[in-house]
Order: sequence, then structure tokens, then C-alpha cells
Amino acid sequence: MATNMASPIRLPMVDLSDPDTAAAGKALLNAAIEYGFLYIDSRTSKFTERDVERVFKMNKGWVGMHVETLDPENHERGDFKEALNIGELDDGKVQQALPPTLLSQENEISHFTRLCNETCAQILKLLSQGLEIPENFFTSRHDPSKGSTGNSLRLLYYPSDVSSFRPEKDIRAGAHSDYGSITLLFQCPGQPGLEILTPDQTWAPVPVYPGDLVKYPFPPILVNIGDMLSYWTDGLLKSTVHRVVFPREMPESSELGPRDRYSIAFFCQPVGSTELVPVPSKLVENYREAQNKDPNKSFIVGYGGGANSLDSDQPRMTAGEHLQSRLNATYLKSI
Ligand SMILES: O=C(O)CCC(=O)C(=O)O
Ligand SMILES: [Fe+2]
Repeated sequence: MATNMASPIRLPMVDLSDPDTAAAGKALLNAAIEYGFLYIDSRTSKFTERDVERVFKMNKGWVGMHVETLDPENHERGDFKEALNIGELDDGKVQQALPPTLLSQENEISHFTRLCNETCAQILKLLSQGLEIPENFFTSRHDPSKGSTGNSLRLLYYPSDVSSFRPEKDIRAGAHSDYGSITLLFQCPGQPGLEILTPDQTWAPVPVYPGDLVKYPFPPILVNIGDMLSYWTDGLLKSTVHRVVFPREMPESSELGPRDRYSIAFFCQPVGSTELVPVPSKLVENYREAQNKDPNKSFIVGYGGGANSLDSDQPRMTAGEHLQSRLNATYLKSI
């Protein structure tokens, strides 16, 4: 496991309003190949400052601390976080019991998840362009009108008032990769903590704002590739391991004020019954061939060996099966 700290990473910033969609698609694809993470310029997204602010206001942490342990091999105590998961909505309606204070906010939740879905569709279309495959290859397989997707919205709260915190041993969210296609992450100014594992096995902090002087209405939206899209593209797109750490000055330095962190994650998945047929991209094929020829091959072709590893007469894994295999690997391990 990595121990060294790298300097903050400069991730590419993608402009979703770029009329040159071929160029934006290539920029997005290259970031997904190199880092598995990128920023979306918030000025070019469908979200207004108010849309994001409203959901942050709902986010007060709901499910107790230490309930989840994302990296049980390295952390004996559960993650120092609280979370509320909201599963896929049906016709704008939440399909689960909500905490009483959120009952009146269903419209806002529905509005926000709709924008998340539309943003994911924009990103998936651009990725298809970058991969030089039909524009709707991914979006048609993520279309909720074709079946349930398992998309979820997660409100995360990492409290700083944790007297039992042990700096060397405890973590806000253990090292993990995400399971689905793509994740959108909304962060708050002044609340850092996300780190990604670089190819040389060092942890690189991801700044909430990149180091430029642009005035954003709210922090750029972080996008990362999940295991399924990595599997689907035979590892060409990277599902990068990441974690959330406590700020270095935690928690004694009370003069700094509370060092809480709030974030909102939207996990986007294909329709569960989607067969993960190989992505018909020459770029994916070339990547796989090059990796197969590499005598020192140390690459990961996405969890499960990659969609191209199956013989053509073998049944394809479905998106639902892929997700279940990743959930089993995490949650059965931590019981
Ligand atoms: O809060 C964060 O920054 C990241 C959360 C995350 O990675 C996750 O829930 O999968
Ligand atoms: Fe994550």
C-alpha cells in the first residue's frame, strides 16, 4: 500500500459547452485514459450554483459513522463518515423512506438527479466520440426508460468532531475504486481531502479548485471512471483508486474551526440487464493488443478481465452482475 505523498495533481478541465465536440471528446477520453479523473468546468455545466447549494443544505449526515469500511485490509475501524444513499427515482419519485426533514424536498432531489443524469449522458456521448464509436453506444445502455439502472445519489458528511480519531490509523473514506460507469463528485470550497493513487503508488491530493485564477460559481465537478467502464473498455479507461483523508491539522487545532467535509456523489450505472459486449472501438482493440504483447504486462483490464476476454460464444456479463460482483467483494470482505 502506498505511503508516500505526491504533490497535488493537475487534472484536465473539460468544457461541456465546447462546440467542437470532437475536441472535447478527445480531451475527456485522454483524461479518462491517463488519470481516470477530470474536472468539469462548473460554468459550462447544467447546474446552477443554487441547484448545488440546495442539495448541500439537505446534507447533514444520516447513516451512522463506521457503518462502512471501504478498505478493511488497512483500517480496522469503519470509515469516519456518515451518508445518505438515495436510490434511483421512478418518474421523479423517491422509492424509499426518506428522513422526515427531507420529505418536502422530493422535487429538489428529483431536479438534481435529473441534472446528474443529463450530465452523465453528455459525458458518455463525448467519451463515445473520443472512442470513435456511435454517439449513443453508452447512452442507449444507460437509458432509465429501458429498465432500472441502480444509479444512486449519495450525500456524504465527514465530521471533524471525532475525539477518538487516531491520526495514523483512521481514515475518512478508505482506498477504493467506484463500481459503476462514471461518478460525479461535488465538493465544497475549503473542504479538501480527496486523494488519488498515482501509477507510481503515491497518494496525490486532488484540490477542490485547480490552481488557476478563474472565478467559478461553485467548484468544478469531479468526474471519475468506475470499474464497469474500465471492464467494458478492457482497461483503456482507468478506474482509479481514491480515498478521503482527514486534514493534516485534525482534529486538535480547534482554532481553525470545524474541519468538516461535505460532498455529494452521483453514481451512474448502465441499465442492469445491459450485456457488456465489447465496446466496438479500434482504440480499445489496439490497447488490448498492445497490452497482450507486452512481456512485462502489469495492467489491470478492469475487474473481471475485460469485456473482450470472453470467447464470442460465452455469455456476456451483465451490468447488474458486474455491480453485484464488486459489491460482494467489498461488503462480504468487511463483514
Ligand atoms: O467524498 C469524497 O470526496 C469521495 C467519496 C467517494 O469516493 C465515494 O463515496 O465513493
Ligand atoms: Fe469513490
